[in-house]
Amino acid sequence: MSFLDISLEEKQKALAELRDVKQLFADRGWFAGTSGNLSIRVGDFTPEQFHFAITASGKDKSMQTPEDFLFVDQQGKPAETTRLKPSAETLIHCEIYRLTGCGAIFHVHTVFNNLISEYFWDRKSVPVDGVELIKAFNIWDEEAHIDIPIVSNYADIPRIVPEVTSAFNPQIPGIILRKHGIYAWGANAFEAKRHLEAFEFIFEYVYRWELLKRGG
Ligand SMILES: CSC[C@@H](O)[C@@H](O)C(=O)COP(=O)(O)O
Ligand SMILES: [Zn+2]
Repeated sequence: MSFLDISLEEKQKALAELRDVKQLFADRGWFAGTSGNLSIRVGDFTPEQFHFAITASGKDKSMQTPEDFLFVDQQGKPAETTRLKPSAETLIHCEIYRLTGCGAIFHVHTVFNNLISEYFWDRKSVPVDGVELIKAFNIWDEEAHIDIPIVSNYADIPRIVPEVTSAFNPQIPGIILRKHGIYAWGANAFEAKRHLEAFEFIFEYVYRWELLKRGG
């Protein structure tokens, strides 16, 4: 399906959803110093061809302007004429869409996701034991254990892509970049938001539990 075949209505719906999520996360202080990026996929999907709307690079994401988003293709190239630059991390979104066929990807930097990524860097994953909120990931087993993958954070974004490919676990809708932030995804914006919120809750819980165990 070419970009032109995707209805204007679907494109506008994606932009409206991105605007709402961006405002909500900004109000939570989740875009410190222009960090973070958001995307929503539009049109049909095959791993070889897809399109998505993504935040433009380097913007103050707490502001709403007419130049906040643009559409790109599966290679991260603009799908229409624009002077906007897609997020510097667009290739990570491309890889997550290619692997999952998901509908939305949200990336935020928070103090808890940074701290936890460094604390558990040696084991390359955050262990989570029996926390109720993993049900947000559709994991319903009693006292289930999960490991949330952590990958290296290189300045050269294309180097991060194969890390994401090899760390990807279809049961866990998120990957942490070391001392950087989390990528969370879902079938649509509602699910990606639910996953991101669950991850952030879990990171704070695990961090505080580790402190408590040490008498802090
Ligand atoms: C300004 S620090 C954050 C950036 O380096 C990057 O990690 C980030 O999340 C935002 O980049 P962007 O190109 O605006 O999508
Ligand atoms: Zn980032």
